[in-house]
Amino acid sequence: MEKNIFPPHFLDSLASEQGFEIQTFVDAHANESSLTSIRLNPFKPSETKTGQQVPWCTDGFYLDSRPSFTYDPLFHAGCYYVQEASSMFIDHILNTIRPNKDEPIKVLDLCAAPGGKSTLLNSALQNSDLLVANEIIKTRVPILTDNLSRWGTSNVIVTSNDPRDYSSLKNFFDVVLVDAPCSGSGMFRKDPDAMSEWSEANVNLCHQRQERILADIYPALTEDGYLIYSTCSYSHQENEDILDWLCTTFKLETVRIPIYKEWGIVETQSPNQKAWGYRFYPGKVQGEGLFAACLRKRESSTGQSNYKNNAQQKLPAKEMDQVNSYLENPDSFYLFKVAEDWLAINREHKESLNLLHRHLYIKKSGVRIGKLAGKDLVPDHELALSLLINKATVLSTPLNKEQVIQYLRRDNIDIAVNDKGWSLMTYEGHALGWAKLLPNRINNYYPKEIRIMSTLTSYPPTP
Ligand SMILES: C[S@@+](CC[C@H](N)C(=O)[O-])C[C@H]1O[C@@H](n2cnc3c(N)ncnc32)[C@H](O)[C@@H]1O
Repeated sequence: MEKNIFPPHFLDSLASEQGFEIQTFVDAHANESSLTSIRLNPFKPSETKTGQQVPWCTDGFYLDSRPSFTYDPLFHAGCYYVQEASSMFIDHILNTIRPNKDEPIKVLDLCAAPGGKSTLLNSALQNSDLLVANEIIKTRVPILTDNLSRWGTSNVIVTSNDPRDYSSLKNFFDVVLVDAPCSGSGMFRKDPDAMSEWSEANVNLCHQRQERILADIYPALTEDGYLIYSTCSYSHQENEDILDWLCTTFKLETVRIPIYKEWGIVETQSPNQKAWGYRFYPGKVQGEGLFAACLRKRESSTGQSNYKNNAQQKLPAKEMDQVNSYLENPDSFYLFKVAEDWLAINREHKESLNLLHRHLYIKKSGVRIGKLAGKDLVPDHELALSLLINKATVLSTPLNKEQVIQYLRRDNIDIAVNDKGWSLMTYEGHALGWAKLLPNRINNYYPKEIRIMSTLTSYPPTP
């Protein structure tokens, strides 16, 4: 790649950025293809093949080649997420600010779709912690909810709101991640098309939008809570300048994150407030471009949200028994209904859910269990992928790889079964979804919207 392949003024605009070395940067874009990395789901241990570990993330691994994820059953079962390695640094920040997990926390991922960092945050949390993942753009919400459902946990709420809607939730979240919309230069190697959209004017527009988002969300952060800020851009206007603005506008103090020299990450300081930031340059790190920083709030925002509970929903006991029969540990869940659907969330989060419900548009809360059709509970796809299902009592049909592909394509499945009723379709012990076993056929209930569409001409597929 030649220098002039980059957008006009782009390289010049980076010349004075801390740690930027033009030749290393240009060579990395010319000679190295972007790396493939995955992050394993700690709640769904599997036989997924991995290569070298990503140094700043325990569950992160580079792959030696890019396999066909579409045809890997373990991908669909939520055993791992395909994520760019630099992004996984958020895991290291979270471990630094929360070395032990004594007190439950509430975490907000404000700009969350498609859910890479939400699943990463979720991995580091326990059931007693709450994760709220928000995505303002409605059309991007389904991919976010799908990815979080695949992760399997029941301590997650997804909302679709403008950040300003959160300003009424004063002092609510212990950690807020703002992975801000940005000019995207850090992704040039992965997505060369992003180059055509880059301009200095757009960098400035992004800067303004980033300030607006941060100002809107600040009141929702609790006193002594942590704000993690990240972009996939190299421009100081979107990074160190934002840190300076945050520290002068709000009562926020910088948090220094320990890093090892051999990781290749560049530690920077904002020009005025000397706030610490962490820059990832391809060529120096094994990953794409990223900026990340962490700040701590040292005041309480004025005004209190009303934390009182909503009136209790009256629930039909017979239906409740049906629902409970699918759960491994029914007592640890708060069950509720939204229209005809039954849902379950960890008991600890009942009040938070009710509060969020009054302020925000909720798109997913906990795990959708299913709905009653006559006496039969029609189990939901979310339940199949969840960790709360009672695998000892629910039927399970193991499939081989070829049958999995038939199942994921929503085709007929070539398999003889003796059992009758709802059954999980599994691969190496991991559930992929539901099918109904009938005396002479199997009804495939894999959701239409996410079925594999491409045609396989041979099996196994060529990557
Ligand atoms: C960098 S992406 C987030 C990537 C995500 N955190 C992940 O790791 O998968 C930024 C997100 O911010 C959303 N966004 C765009 N404009 C926004 C705004 N004004 N306020 C909040 N979020 C916005 C975008 O739709 C996008 O999903």
